[in-house]
Amino acid sequence: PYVNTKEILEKANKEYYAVAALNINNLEFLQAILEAGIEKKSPLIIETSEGAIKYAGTGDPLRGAKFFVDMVKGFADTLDIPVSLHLDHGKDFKYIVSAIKAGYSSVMIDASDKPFEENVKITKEIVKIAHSVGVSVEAELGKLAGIEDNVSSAESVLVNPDEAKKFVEETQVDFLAPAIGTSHGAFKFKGEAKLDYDRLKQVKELTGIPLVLHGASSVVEEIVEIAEKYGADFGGSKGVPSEILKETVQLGINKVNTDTDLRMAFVAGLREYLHNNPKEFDPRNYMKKGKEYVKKVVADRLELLGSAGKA
Ligand SMILES: O=C(COP(=O)(O)O)NO
Ligand SMILES: [Ca+2]
Ligand code: NA
Ligand SMILES: [Zn+2]
Repeated sequence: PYVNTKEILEKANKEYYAVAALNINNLEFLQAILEAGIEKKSPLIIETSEGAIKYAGTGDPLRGAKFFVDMVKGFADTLDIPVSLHLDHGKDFKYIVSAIKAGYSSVMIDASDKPFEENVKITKEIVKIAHSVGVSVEAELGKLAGIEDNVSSAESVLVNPDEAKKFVEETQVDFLAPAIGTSHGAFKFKGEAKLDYDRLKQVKELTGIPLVLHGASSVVEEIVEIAEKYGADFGGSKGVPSEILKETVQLGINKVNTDTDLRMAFVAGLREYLHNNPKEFDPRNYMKKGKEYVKKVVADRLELLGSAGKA
């Protein structure tokens, strides 16, 4: 069924596992993700960036948001696993309100690039609107180092746990994304991968609410190999190792945002299929391999995060 993200994350918070939040821009990624969730009997959070809504709605926020609600709700209402739809990195009021109006389960208001007091003010406004119609809200504290879709924050500013406690009390936000050293994209670490577990532990103790890890893709070695075999250049790519991801779940992460791993899996399969099938031009065929690899990457992640069997 189509459910509220809060319902999925409250259960995960209580039972100390995490749920994958998987970014989509089209039908094919959704199909692959849902197949993995059905196979693993796992709850799923489907999420779209503002860019995905702009892309699907060819520039009209409400048309794009409705497209994703109709597609995700349409599938979810025929399935036994709980599925929610979340707006990732909401920054533009127009997109956030469109997502709420269209029927998204939850929205992220990302004002993490603003000073603390302003982040509180903006987040309170969104919480008031969203909660008035039963939509849950995610916010972010601290800055990720990578390029966040359309905003690049030069340095990564890690979360201040005392600020996090104050932020949650003042905003009543439902879930929080504390910056602990990850960044978006395929090039997360120059040297050894390292996250600030102490800050994460303190934020959990001080807030007790479901926590979100952004920039959580692992950059799967097998996928990189296949993609590069068929012409991709992913040199220097590095993600969050599985062991570190598992540790963050033990320390209280309950929503794990995953976009890059899905994109790399799809393009690896697409490159492989096209290389091996020069005569093919039916999109229902030439996207098969990409969907297969996305499904595999998602299925493995559901096991890793401990949400398999929790539907
Ligand atoms: O944080 C993410 C995704 O991060 P990745 O680039 O590591 O998949 N979306 O909000
Ligand atoms: Ca941010
Ligand atoms: Na998000
Ligand atoms: Zn993110």
